[in-house]
Amino acid sequence: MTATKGLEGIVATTSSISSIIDDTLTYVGYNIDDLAENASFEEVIYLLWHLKLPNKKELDELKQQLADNMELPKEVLESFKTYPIDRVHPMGALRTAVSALGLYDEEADVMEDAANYRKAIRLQAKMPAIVAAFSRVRKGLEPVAPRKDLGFAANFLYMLTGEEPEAIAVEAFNKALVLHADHELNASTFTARVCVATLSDVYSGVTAAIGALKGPLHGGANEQVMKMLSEIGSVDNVDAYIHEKLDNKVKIMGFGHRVYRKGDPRAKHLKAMSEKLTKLTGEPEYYEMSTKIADIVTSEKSLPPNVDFYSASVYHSLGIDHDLFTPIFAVSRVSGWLAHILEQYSNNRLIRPRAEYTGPGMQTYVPIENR
Ligand SMILES: CC(=O)SCCNC(=O)CCNC(=O)[C@H](O)C(C)(C)COP(=O)(O)OP(=O)(O)OC[C@H]1O[C@@H](n2cnc3c(N)ncnc32)[C@H](O)[C@@H]1OP(=O)(O)O
Ligand SMILES: O=C([O-])CC(=O)C(=O)O
Repeated sequence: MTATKGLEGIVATTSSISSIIDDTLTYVGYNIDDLAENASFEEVIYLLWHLKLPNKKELDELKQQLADNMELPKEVLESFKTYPIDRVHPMGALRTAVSALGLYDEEADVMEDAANYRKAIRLQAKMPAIVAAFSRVRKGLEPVAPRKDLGFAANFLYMLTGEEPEAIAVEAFNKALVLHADHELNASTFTARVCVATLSDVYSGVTAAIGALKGPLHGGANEQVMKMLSEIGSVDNVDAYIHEKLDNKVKIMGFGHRVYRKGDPRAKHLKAMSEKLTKLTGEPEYYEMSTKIADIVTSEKSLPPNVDFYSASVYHSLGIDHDLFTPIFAVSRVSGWLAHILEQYSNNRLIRPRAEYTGPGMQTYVPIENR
């Protein structure tokens, strides 16, 4: 038995949801470029969960179900006030609140297909409400109730700020949601599948996935990219900052990928949005710094930017607090987690690989007084 570190190149399951072949990403066979330009996030949710694009009636029904399920149980809202709010990271709050949601869902442990689908709707609808409400409560503001007449992207921005967002912000945020929705067997999706393959419940699967997404080698990288841009401060400082990191073998957040070799196809869409939005907000230096960093890291390390790199300046331009970047990733990616959870249940087998043992050989127990 020989281990492959990080399971690189190991094919661990079959899936009909998304694929990465020759650096091309598709959701159910639709190229991500096509979806990013044309689809609403709600259409993508439907696509991932039903493996087909919805017709108008099916889409309207899904939108209605999401709008009807956004409100949070008052116990979950109240519990935010009991968190150590001045130091808790919103990803920790999200993980805890999603776990708590399961306590207030009477169907949490009902394992029938229809009940699992209803839980998927509830979780998809409530995740943005958690992120927005927590963000407000920690600032001493009242949560804003969702509006049934707004779409998913607009509703999130509305719940966050209490103001109806501008069309350009809704368009950009919708595109970011589409781009982050699913990504084959990434670490958090794999985590969700491992969890529910024990026939554990949907809430446990999503809670586990949030924990995996939080790390800076995965979804947590987008917040770290923003931290780096803030530290660098101006285009003139990029060269010295990045070379100092590379010389000291410190990883540059937002670069590299386990699967893509030529580059992450999502990055170009986020790059274009970053250019447009940073200009509009009068902060073009965030885009200029980003492109200069990308030039250096790509030419010197052959590492192209991944999805987390330009999303940082995009979210910053939308006025979103930097520690909400990864929770926002989760608000989108939960659509993919839920698709994979439902797919896992539909054709389940316990996921239990082996470990190559590298510890000592057979030993004889020594009584404590003789050690
Ligand atoms: C949504 C997402 O999850 S996208 C990924 C988000 N994560 C990041 O942006 C964090 C920065 N990137 C990384 O840490 C990595 O590229 C990962 C985790 C994404 C992929 O990692 P792996 O496939 O395991 O590659 P690994 O970490 O082994 O790196 C291979 C080599 O490239 C180097 N490398 C990889 N990424 C980077 C980077 N961002 N900056 C500098 N060097 C890097 C490593 O130091 C290593 O060099 P070595 O062989 O000289 O030791
Ligand atoms: O697939 C991966 O390893 C990470 C990634 O890009 C994602 O989850 O979007």
